[in-house]
Amino acid sequence: NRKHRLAYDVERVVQEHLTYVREEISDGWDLIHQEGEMKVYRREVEENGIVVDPLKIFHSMKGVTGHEICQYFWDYQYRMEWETTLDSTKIIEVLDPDTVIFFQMHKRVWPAAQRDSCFWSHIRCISNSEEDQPTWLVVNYTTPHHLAPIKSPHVRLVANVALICETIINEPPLNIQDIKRENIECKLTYVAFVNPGGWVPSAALRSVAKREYPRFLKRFTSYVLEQTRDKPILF
Ligand SMILES: CCCc1ccc(-c2ccc(S(=O)(=O)CCO)cc2)cc1[C@H]1C[C@H]1c1ccccn1
Repeated sequence: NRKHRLAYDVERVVQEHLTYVREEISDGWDLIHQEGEMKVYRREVEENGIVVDPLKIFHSMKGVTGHEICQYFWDYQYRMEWETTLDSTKIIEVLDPDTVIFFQMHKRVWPAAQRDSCFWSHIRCISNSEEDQPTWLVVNYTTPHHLAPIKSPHVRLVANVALICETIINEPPLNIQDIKRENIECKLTYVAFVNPGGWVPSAALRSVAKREYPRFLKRFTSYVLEQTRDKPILF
């Protein structure tokens, strides 16, 4: 299929995430929150006095596939159902069936100015050796766009976010159509490199991030479990 103008950027950023997702949690990452299967790690990084702490969250949940998790994360039509930190979201360009450009207004995080974001969002299935289930991923990566002008007093976020999911089938029955939701499990890694795009008090931003990321991932995964409960499994 014809490549679009951002195809190289998409390829480069996807490959970068695939390289780093396997990287073990080395020193320098602090476990800042643990809740059930969810483990939230953060590195404290500042660029010109602005907190740009990378976040890495590992989570696993039974009853859903990586494809389902990525589909609900990528597809804009569900976004306002699980995303409680947004005032609005809209697609401003479709680059190909798996790559769109979003413009989002984020809810104001007092005392910071209101943030908006414009990023391409790409969903992909990486089928590894045939016996395992494929890996599904979504990458959200900031990009400028003429339909998303930066207008004061809003501050443009710079975000590089990836959701990478593996699907595990426990005690696989003989034929795939007999698999039930209690036999499947999704192991996900969520990484977020977010630069707030302008100065925010370090302590305030760190406490908001520490509270908001686990909350948002918990809310998102619960939403997908509830939406897929009675639906046929999407592998
Ligand atoms: C002043 C900047 C605040 C702030 C703005 C935005 C985001 C953020 C951007 C993107 C994504 S996503 O996963 O790509 C889903 C797309 O909607 C999640 C979160 C994070 C923060 C930081 C504060 C943390 C936070 C985390 C989660 C939700 C809200 N806030």
